[in-house]
Amino acid sequence: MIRAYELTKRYGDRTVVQGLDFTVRPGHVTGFLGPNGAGKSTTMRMLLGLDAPTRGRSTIGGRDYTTHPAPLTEVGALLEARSVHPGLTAFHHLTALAHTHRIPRGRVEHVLDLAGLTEVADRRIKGFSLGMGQRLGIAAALLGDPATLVLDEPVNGLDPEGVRWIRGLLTSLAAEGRTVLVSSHLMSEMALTADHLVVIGRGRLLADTTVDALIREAGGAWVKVVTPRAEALRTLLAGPGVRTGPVPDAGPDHLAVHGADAARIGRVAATHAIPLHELTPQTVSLEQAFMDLTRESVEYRTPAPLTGAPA
Ligand SMILES: Nc1ncnc2c1ncn2[C@@H]1O[C@H](COP(=O)(O)OP(=O)(O)OP(=O)(O)O)[C@@H](O)[C@H]1O
Repeated sequence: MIRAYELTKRYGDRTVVQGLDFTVRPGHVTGFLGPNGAGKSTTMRMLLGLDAPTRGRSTIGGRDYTTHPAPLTEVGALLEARSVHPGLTAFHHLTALAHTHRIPRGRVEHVLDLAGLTEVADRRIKGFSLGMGQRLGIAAALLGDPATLVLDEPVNGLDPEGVRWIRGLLTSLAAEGRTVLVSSHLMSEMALTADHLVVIGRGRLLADTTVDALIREAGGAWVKVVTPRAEALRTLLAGPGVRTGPVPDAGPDHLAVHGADAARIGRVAATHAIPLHELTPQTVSLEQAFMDLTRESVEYRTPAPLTGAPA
């Protein structure tokens, strides 16, 4: 289990992580999300003792990371900036790591295999692609068979097969009872991989919740209905827990219905001979829920696309 207590980091007069309190439980993949510059990497570095908090503290497995006698066998980490000797081969890099942490040599072959690197194990790391480098970083994180994994953007640079591999790997590591904290900007991927989420913005905690709850709070499931008798259907559906309204940027024949599923809407329409041109269940994506939650916390915003030719 990872615990952060009032974790705070100041650089000069800028507070980049502010009073973060959260718990990452074993047996789940926890997604660590936030817009660019939100403080995710800084927080991860503090969890791993690579940056000292200005205030607050954190524990992994009940103790300060730096007090673990053999950290690699407790916590496997992948951070954005890796210090890997480019002249070494993947095999020698992992063997050296294993040696300094008294990890059996057999683990090197095992993690090379797990990361799909067996065939390139004798190549120098300097010739590795971004994706191969990521795989090597993940192999190193798994080397000590740790109970906790802290991975910063592990899918960065991976091809679709690699992304799918990471998804399966993280899910199975959590199913084995390990604690898995993973940061990512790929919301569609997080929706498939994570069950718990810690979301931060401008260094502050915005949500500590499940993927399902975040999506539900953002509007959850609704049904798009298109009918020439929208007003009549709206009146018939009215009742406790049912909310109907217009569909943004659509005509008056479109209805957005919350609180009644497609089957119920279809039954009401059929009973009253109301023709339906469309009846489509919709869900808010994790991406949309994330954008809604972090709207006020985005520091680096993309300008609106230019429209029309310059004068
Ligand atoms: N060593 C440092 N000195 C000064 N400021 C820093 C330092 N490291 C990070 N920062 C600042 O802290 C803020 C948070 O950075 P951090 O890298 O933790 O964010 P992040 O959420 O990981 O961002 P991204 O999603 O872009 O990787 C940024 O504004 C960054 O410029």
